[in-house]
Amino acid sequence: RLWGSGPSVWHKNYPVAQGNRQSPIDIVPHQALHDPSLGPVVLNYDQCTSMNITNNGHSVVVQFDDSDDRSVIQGGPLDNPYRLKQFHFHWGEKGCHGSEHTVAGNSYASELHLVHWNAVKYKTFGEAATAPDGLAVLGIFLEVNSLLSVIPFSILLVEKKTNLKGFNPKCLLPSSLHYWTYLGSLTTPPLHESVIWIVLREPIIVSEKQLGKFRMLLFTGEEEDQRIRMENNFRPPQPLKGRKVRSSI
Ligand SMILES: NS(=O)(=O)c1ccc(Cc2ccc([N+](=O)[O-])cc2)cc1
Ligand SMILES: [Zn+2]
Repeated sequence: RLWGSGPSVWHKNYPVAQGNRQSPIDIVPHQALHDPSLGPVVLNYDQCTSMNITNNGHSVVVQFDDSDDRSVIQGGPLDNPYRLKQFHFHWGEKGCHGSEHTVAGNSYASELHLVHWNAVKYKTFGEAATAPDGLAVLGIFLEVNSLLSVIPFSILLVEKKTNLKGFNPKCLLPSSLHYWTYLGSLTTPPLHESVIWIVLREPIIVSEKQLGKFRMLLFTGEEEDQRIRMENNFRPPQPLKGRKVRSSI
């Protein structure tokens, strides 16, 4: 509703939706090029300062203080450190669909995006978001295993912007940082082709209960009568248009 009636009509207001480096994509592991020059991705989140968590009606977003280089991602395909700005999730109303990237045609229940920007080359996030090497998004799949609920984070029932201090996203990472990387775009309007995507192969495991809380999040608008319909807030895979996906390790 926010962007018209979803991904199929975005190209009317955002012609770049039919561009040559759109995201997400279907990642086919055996067709990815193993690139030995790709080093490990390094995450320095220890000094991170989360600021607030917001339910913006179609996702839940945790914002960070990006006024200095205290939380950065570097290495891998990146030429310099990129500053953590926010993270958010995509999910569906049914368990097995909800991720944006798919792996050999298979989707996961949800996908976490840690959004970073190139503060070495650009002055603001907004400026970086329109540059071809402006953003780096780390994508992490969430797999539902109703038997366990292994990650400690609990999804807060966020009605509106709520203070959230000292949440370190390191607890959301899987054990292996093996990744695929390719040049793509934002997966929601304005769909700028400014993202270097780094998608981890190993998913993190969440319980059905934790995922259920996501769905509940979307039913609690600011005012009770503004019940926000839960939208499937994931864009389907887009054409590769000749791009190569590289794999690490
Ligand atoms: N899903 S995703 O590709 O990781 C993604 C990450 C961040 C954003 C938020 C956003 C990023 C940039 C702009 N802009 O430049 O106008 C507006 C909104 C939108 C989408
Ligand atoms: Zn996203």
